[in-house]
Amino acid sequence: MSAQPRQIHLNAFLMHVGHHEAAWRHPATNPENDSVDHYVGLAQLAERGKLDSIFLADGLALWNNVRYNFSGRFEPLTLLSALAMATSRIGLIATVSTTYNEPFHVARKFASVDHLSRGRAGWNIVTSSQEGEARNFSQEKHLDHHSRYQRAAEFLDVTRALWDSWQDDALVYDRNSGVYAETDLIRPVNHTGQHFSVAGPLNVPRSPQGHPLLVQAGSSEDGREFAARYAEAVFTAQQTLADGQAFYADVKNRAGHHGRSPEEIKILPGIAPILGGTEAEAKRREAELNDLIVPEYGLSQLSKMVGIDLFDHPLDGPLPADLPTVDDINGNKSRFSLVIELARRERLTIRQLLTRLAAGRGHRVFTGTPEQVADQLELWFTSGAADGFNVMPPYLPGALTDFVDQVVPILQQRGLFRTEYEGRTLREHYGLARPSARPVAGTAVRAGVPR
Ligand SMILES: Cc1cc2nc3c(=O)[nH]c(=O)nc-3n(C[C@H](O)[C@H](O)[C@H](O)COP(=O)(O)O)c2cc1C
Repeated sequence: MSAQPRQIHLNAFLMHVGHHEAAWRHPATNPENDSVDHYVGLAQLAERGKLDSIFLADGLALWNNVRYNFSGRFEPLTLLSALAMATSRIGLIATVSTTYNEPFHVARKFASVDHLSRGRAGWNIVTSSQEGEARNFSQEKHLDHHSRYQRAAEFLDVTRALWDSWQDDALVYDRNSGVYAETDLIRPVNHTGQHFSVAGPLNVPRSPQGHPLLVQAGSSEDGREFAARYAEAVFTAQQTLADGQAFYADVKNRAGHHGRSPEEIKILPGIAPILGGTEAEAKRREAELNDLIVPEYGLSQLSKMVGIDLFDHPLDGPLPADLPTVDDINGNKSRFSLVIELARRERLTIRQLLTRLAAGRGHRVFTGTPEQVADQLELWFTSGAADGFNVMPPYLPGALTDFVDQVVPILQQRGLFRTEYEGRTLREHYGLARPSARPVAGTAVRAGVPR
């Protein structure tokens, strides 16, 4: 019997009424519907398509120019808890920042969602990139880029130790002896480091997956190094196949330097699919959305990405020559590089660049028939650029419905995507092992407790 061919992994990145910045103005969407029912519908739709997971982004300040767009009202872990009750198989990934949280809180919340969902929780680990976020946490300035990743590394060391502070079989419920938990199997973590001092153990028993799936989405030098060390899935924006291949090879290679095998880390570039029955129809749909763009919105987003105010520059001219360099950027370094390279490679005016970024903010937009989109996914998957994709529907629910009903069946016919869920947990969907609870050195919790 031949082994099952390598399978594509698919995550649905859900954002209110879609990733296109003008989707809320399009008649196919209903922005007034920002209720839990809207998200339940989207999660169930993705589950009907047998997708590996859904994913919710998050920022800790008003991120964008809310006069022209606002992308949803819920804190992601709260919303995922509700979605856990409305779904049974699909993985549930939420963004949580390591810069403005404490490891104990985060370890506890993810262990709880993992219990609630019976093993379907995933954490998109971000370091936060906006100056405004600092000002909501009693700080005037954002920590610098490198220090944010250093803090993130220590944060992960602590959260992983907390999840491992309970062995799997610590709860014994021995009614005869009156012993509820075997305290030899629950250990403190006693961490003292540069950023955190945490005694532990966690106050939640070990969860179904042991650790939630660890996802990461920064692609700068520091971001890649962090991903290679900790991440099990990586979201990334890549414009060209060649860039996608280089990123894929680089992260897998770096993972090897940390003693990990390439299969232990799944690379998922973002794609914003705009589908039509014919290529012309898909292009018409894309044009309809782009015609609704408000340039002021795109300009404020682009100004943040490139690190200077672009409002005084002519829309029909190129980006100014005197832009900052990547070293000057303290926010999202990889997106800065991607946008500048895209504009220069294709000699785009600012107006053209705004249109190119409107649907996917720098993620690749695939516009075409379901076959053409499936061909592109297969090409990226088979030529060393992707283990799967972070699907970013430009308008919701329509573009996700089209993807599930039209692209997924083609991938299934080609033997590239599951027709049924085989596993129960998110780790199983991604083909990743459940980490064993490393026995923690140190004294069991009962020491010092009067008996
Ligand atoms: C698909 C994707 C989703 C992201 N979602 C978030 C998010 O929800 N919140 C956030 O603060 N950053 C988010 N980011 C940004 C990254 O986590 C990271 O902070 C950013 O890319 C800067 O890191 P870098 O300079 O290492 O690239 C996302 C990035 C990608 C590619």
